[in-house]
Amino acid sequence: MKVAVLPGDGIGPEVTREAVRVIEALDLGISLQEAPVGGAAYKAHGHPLPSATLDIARDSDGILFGAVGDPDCDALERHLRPEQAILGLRKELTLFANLRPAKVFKGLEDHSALRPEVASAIDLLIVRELNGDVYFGEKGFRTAPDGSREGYDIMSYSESEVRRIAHVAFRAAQGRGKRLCSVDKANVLETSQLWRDVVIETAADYPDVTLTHMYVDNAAMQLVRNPGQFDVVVTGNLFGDILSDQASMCVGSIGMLASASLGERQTAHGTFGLYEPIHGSAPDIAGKGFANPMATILSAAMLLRHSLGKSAEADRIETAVGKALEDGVLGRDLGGSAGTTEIGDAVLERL
Ligand SMILES: NC(=O)c1ccc[n+]([C@@H]2O[C@H](COP(=O)([O-])OP(=O)(O)OC[C@H]3O[C@@H](n4cnc5c(N)ncnc54)[C@H](O)[C@@H]3O)[C@@H](O)[C@H]2O)c1
Ligand SMILES: CC(C)[C@H](C(=O)O)[C@@H](O)C(=O)O
Ligand SMILES: [Mg+2]
Repeated sequence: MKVAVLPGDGIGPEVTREAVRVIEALDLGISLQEAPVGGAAYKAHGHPLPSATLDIARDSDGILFGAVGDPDCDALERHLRPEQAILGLRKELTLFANLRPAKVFKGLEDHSALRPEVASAIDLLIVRELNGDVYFGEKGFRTAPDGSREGYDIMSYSESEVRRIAHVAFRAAQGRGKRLCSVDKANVLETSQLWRDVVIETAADYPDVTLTHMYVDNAAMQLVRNPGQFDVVVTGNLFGDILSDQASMCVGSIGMLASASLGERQTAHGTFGLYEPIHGSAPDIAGKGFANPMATILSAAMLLRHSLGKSAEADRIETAVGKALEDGVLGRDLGGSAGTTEIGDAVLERL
């Protein structure tokens, strides 16, 4: 079993280190190969996703990814910016289905931005489409007829892109509470009207799943009002990006939410995929030693479950994280004082 480890920038290497310690402690004979990505790769090799890194990623059974993003690189031409590395990996490897689970661990209810009785009901899964939408449409700058500058990004979804993510979401709902909420903006956008039509067509294959639809502005409000109403949420790339950061604060912190990005390719061990916390490189706290590594450790658990066929070990990691939280091992993001390594140690002790 081969895992590519791409730590990236800012707190990426700090949180990835802890997840790697957890994987190594399980002693599963996994071979880990590290490669540069993001701003670190640009500075060392002149490109945020060097072809050698892409080859290592492609050749693995699964990828553990930290985060990319570096304020020093914000003025570079877009194709050289660190963020292009994660976008490139998702697109090049056809990782179109991003699973972002949000669940309140026992003991975290009092640390949510919501009231404990509202927060304690959260157990939802956001299925975010990852290969299309306004992210990958034609974009650029142009001059308007009056001579002023204009920026544009084309939003679109093809029928097949919507259908394949809808199938993933319906199947995920079948394995959970059998409720699927599709989030769009069909009252304004044609892209969303097609999304809604295709999701409704796909529903015919899943009569056991209850499908509802919600506009994204209402969904943002409902996530705060009553997040317990959601089981599986399926949505496009941009809406899913925004709603998942919001869901993280409902749970307690962005340092808690893990993710899996999957496609259709099967390896000898499971479904090939990329695993990363939903947060970024957090330049404001990088190098200070108090980034919360739990989201990355939980991403490693998802890697073991989906890509390496090691469900029992994935459960062990998730249980250990839960125990650490119950024992009050909280990072600063959750109002505690535990540092990055201390949190890693606490999870290892409870493994
Ligand atoms: N997949 C990715 O690699 C990814 C995701 C999001 C943002 N980014 C990039 O990261 C950079 C910073 O973006 P941003 O500030 O908007 O988002 P961010 O997620 O990096 O940080 C947002 C806030 O959350 C805090 N935070 C994030 N992760 C944390 C953790 N594990 N523990 C404690 N606190 C944490 C940060 O300190 C910051 O205050 C940008 O360059 C952005 O493009 C990358
Ligand atoms: C860094 C950026 C390209 C990325 C996204 O928008 O998908 C990030 O916000 C995420 O959530 O993984
Ligand atoms: Mg995001």
